[in-house]
Amino acid sequence: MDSMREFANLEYRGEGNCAIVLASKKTKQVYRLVKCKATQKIKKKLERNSDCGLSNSDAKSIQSAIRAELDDVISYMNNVIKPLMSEQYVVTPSVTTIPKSFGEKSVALVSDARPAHRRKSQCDIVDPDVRSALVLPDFCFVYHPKTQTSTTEPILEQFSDLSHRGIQSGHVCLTITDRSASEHGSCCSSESDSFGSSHTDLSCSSQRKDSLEEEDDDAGDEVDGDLCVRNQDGHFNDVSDSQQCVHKAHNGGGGYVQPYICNKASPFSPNGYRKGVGTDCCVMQDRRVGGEGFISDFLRSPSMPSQNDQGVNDSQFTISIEIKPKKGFILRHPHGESSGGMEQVCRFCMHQILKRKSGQWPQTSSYCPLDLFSGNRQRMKHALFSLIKTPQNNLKICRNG
Ligand SMILES: O=P(O)(O)O[C@@H]1[C@@H](OP(=O)(O)O)[C@H](OP(=O)(O)O)[C@H](O)[C@H](OP(=O)(O)O)[C@H]1OP(=O)(O)O
Ligand SMILES: Nc1ncnc2c1ncn2[C@@H]1O[C@H](COP(=O)(O)OP(=O)(O)OP(=O)(O)O)[C@@H](O)[C@H]1O
Repeated sequence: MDSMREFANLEYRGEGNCAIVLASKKTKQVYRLVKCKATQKIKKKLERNSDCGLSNSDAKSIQSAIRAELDDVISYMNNVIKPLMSEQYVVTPSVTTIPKSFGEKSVALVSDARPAHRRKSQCDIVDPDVRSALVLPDFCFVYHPKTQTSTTEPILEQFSDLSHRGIQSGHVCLTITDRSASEHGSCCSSESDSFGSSHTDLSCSSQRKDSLEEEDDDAGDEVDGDLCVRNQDGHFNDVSDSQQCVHKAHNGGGGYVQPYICNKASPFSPNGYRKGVGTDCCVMQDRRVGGEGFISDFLRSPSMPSQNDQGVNDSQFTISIEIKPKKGFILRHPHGESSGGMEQVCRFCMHQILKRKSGQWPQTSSYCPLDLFSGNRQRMKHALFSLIKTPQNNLKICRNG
């Protein structure tokens, strides 16, 4: 690691409270770097145990505990997620040792791409003492096992023994990111298609039933076509075009949407999505959700070609779609006691009210994870439309990462 050029090859992919994820363009692998927030949690746990004489909380013990946490992620993928989702769709990450200051330096270089609220917070710093990171394929691209294992760049040589099993889905990479997505299936509403009786106002917007009917009348199966991107057929407009289009949709009476194409030319909102100014999603509003609609227009328009890193026109690109579905079940009171009418409300919908009040999001979303996991076509469509309308950090669409 003697040259900053190697760091410069890394691109920002995203982050949560515990990790920041950077991708190598060359190998199409990502590094999930541990943040201070994650270390602090582990430290607290060790301190509690140490008070009871169960463990040490010195620096060395903290480092081994972090390593153990990363190993737990792998074990969780292998022993819980793989049996649930099948081997075909799950990639096992590997843990690798990263060089000293790798995290700080590489994150500094992608700083502009990070949401503002993450850049300011001390908890969101990559922990400089942690020398382990998870390595995964970059799910913003379709996984090609042969190419990826053979093009390991010097900085990544140590990672070349990854055991890959990729998610391949033609031209669209779909990533679901939530460890707690759908453990118990649907229970927020009744089994019937009628919503009125089983949802409180809190759980979903009062227009929920109406909007479901509208979507169903209007949409047919078109949404499937809209979301299935064919590289040969369609081109995306460039960033400025997309923003103009969506502004038009917004002014035309559509719901809140603030799109960003997640690429180098237009990194995430400079204002950060938590302040209600933008989102870290690239979302093009569709006509069925209230604006003039542009997903299909984008895909069909003979737009300006984009350029790749070498400045060559790049008409072949990959669209990736990430959904963070959140918990698809309702937590019941352990003794079956009443929760003051909250039995029908899922955690996500309750948190929506809280997050709007606290200013984290400018409006509540009509998305409900129980719809997405309901198995009911109409409700599942409603969930997808709601994600498009109010993506927050639950939907992210990127072009070429
Ligand atoms: O509580 P929620 O629903 O806001 O979920 C938190 C997530 O918020 P978001 O999905 O952005 O709304 C939050 O996500 P972000 O890091 O903000 O992307 C974390 O996953 C958090 O877990 P932890 O406390 O860091 O272990 C999550 O907290 P827990 O679900 O672990 O309590
Ligand atoms: N393999 C991958 N390929 C491409 N992007 C990825 C990959 N893994 C993670 N990301 C991006 O990085 C983001 C943060 O990753 P991750 O969810 O692992 O972090 P986290 O801190 O654990 O998040 P949270 O606190 O929400 O649980 C993801 O939402 C996704 O956008």
